[in-house]
Amino acid sequence: MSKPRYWLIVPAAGSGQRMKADCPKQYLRLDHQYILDITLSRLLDNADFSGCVVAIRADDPWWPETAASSDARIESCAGGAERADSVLSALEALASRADDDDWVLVHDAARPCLHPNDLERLLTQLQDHPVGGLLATPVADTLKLVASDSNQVETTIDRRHLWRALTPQMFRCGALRMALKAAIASGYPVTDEASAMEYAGNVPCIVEGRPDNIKITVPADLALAGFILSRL
Ligand SMILES: Nc1ccn([C@@H]2O[C@H](COP(=O)(O)OP(=O)(O)OP(=O)(O)O)[C@@H](O)[C@H]2O)c(=O)n1
Ligand SMILES: C[C@](O)(CO)[C@H](O)COP(=O)(O)O
Repeated sequence: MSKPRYWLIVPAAGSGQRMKADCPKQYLRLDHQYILDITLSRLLDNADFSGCVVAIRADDPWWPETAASSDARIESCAGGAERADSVLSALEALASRADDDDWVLVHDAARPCLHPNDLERLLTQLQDHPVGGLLATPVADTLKLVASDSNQVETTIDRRHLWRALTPQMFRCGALRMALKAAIASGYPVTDEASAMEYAGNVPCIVEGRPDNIKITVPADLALAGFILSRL
């Protein structure tokens, strides 16, 4: 039986509303490089993928200017309204080449600070896992549940068993495609691949990752990401 191959999906079809920039955040630059290009190089230069699909907006005018767009290892596909739709679209773009039992890693375009050691640990720890899993990091702050539409503390949440989900998240191509289809069709709120797999009844495995694998989301994250990258 042939060894499963590894595929990479990078959802990059978001509009970056919370960043409040004049372009989607994946097309902001750090050290003169598009964030999207930085993210892709941190993955493709540190692991052996059989192929990579980047989900971009159908009207994306920046993609042709990226280094990725002229990289033979990378193809683009049209993303969707939500992140889960973009990931499903990329999985469907892979379906003719990837076997159902092949592994697929899904990593946010907005997470350029992934450390190679975390990528290696995810691949190694999950290579024989029956389901797959995700990089995550323990919650380090005290968490407050706030009453809706107010700034009043309702209660303090016990954080001892709470983890922040990161990416990459790594699952079998066929299982993830089916889980995403079912979760999206049911209207279940899918904010990461693991939640779709859980919805389908699977138990993903947590692999501890570095807390500096940040998702660039709001303006303050940009300088922080630049500092982290300068020290990786
Ligand atoms: N319809 C969407 C929405 C998001 N993403 C991607 O999913 C990743 C994580 O999503 P998020 O940080 O929420 O990005 P945005 O949706 O762009 O941000 P915002 O919610 O602030 O608009 C990003 O790389 C983003 O490009 C995507 O491919 N397709
Ligand atoms: C996938 C993710 O980065 C894991 O924390 C997160 O769920 C993405 O959420 P977003 O609202 O699409 O940024």
